[in-house]
Amino acid sequence: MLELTDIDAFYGNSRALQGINLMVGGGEFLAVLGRNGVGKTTLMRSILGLMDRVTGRLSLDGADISALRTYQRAKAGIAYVPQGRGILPRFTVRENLTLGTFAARQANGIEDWVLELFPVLKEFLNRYGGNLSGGQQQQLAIARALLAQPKVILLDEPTEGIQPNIVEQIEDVIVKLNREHKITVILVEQNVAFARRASHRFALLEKGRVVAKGEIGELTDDLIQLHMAV
Ligand SMILES: Nc1ncnc2c1ncn2[C@@H]1O[C@H](COP(=O)(O)OP(=O)(O)OP(=O)(O)O)[C@@H](O)[C@H]1O
Repeated sequence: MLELTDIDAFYGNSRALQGINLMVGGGEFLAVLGRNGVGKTTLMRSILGLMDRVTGRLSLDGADISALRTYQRAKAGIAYVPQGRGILPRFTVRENLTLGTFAARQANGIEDWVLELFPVLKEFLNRYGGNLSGGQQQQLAIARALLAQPKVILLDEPTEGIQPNIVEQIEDVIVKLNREHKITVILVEQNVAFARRASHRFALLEKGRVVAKGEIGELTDDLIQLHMAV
């Protein structure tokens, strides 16, 4: 279980998150929603320990991880698929994947089950990351995160800017990770239809605060209109 208590996060003196309280149970799927610039990516970065300054408490399975460095949080079981994917273009697919294995608790190399989720990666193991399409790079970023053997995976707009024929494939894999592999998922998403299909619970952000949260069935069209319409 991942628990955020009274989290504030800062860029220099500017407070980007204020008083965030959220709980994500083991095996749960949480969608983090909101317009551009409300603090969704900052929230992911705070969980990972990538911000200048964060106050409040963050715990994973009861252990306080607020003081841990990013690589220690990765070892503790938190993986991140950033917006923009973060693929190393001059590294091959195999090398990008190997990077993920370094954060694993048990050294296991490039596990077969991960390649089976993404057959295209198996085919292109020796290709440069930079020569893959956007959708293939996204699959690589997810596979790399999975090789760290996470308990919790954070996905920041994983289908943004991806060809429609691959979007559905990626969405299905994300649902499968949660439902079959029991990985806890925190998904930042603008696509409400996918959030509704995939998640158990939601949190809506506005100006760095959680303004609504609950079971996904409680995410009404009125809430979406109020907090997501541009
Ligand atoms: N490196 C930075 N330095 C200073 N302020 C920043 C920085 N990155 C983001 N911010 C500010 O923090 C606030 C939250 O940004 P954040 O990127 O978390 O929003 P977001 O909801 O993820 O938006 P998007 O969907 O566009 O990624 C915004 O006001 C943004 O301008």
